[in-house]
Amino acid sequence: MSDPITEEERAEAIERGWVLADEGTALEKRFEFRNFVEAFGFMTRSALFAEKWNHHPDWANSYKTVDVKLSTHDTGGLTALDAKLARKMDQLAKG
Ligand SMILES: C[C@H](O)[C@H](O)[C@H]1CNC2=NC(N)=NC(=O)C2=N1
Repeated sequence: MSDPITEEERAEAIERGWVLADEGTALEKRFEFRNFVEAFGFMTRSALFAEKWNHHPDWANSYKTVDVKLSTHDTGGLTALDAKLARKMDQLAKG
């Protein structure tokens, strides 16, 4: 089971544009890309890490936008895995 997210990890995610949601039990962010193919490529690359880490985003894609929500369903809150996946998605979004 993953440790709860630390205050530092939470603050770093917020600094990178993530927003706390669901009374602080989730992180949300909207990623905008130049087109659908780039948006879907981001989702594809992110999915490989999500599967590798067995930690999956709740997300929605509309054309060149990907709305992402991260939370740890097993604990009903935010854990280190959410912070880790958020960092990875921010890296992958940079291309
Ligand atoms: C059985 C499986 O390992 C669990 O359901 C995993 C799958 N992916 C997951 N993803 C997320 N975001 N939270 C979880 O608690 C979680 N649990």
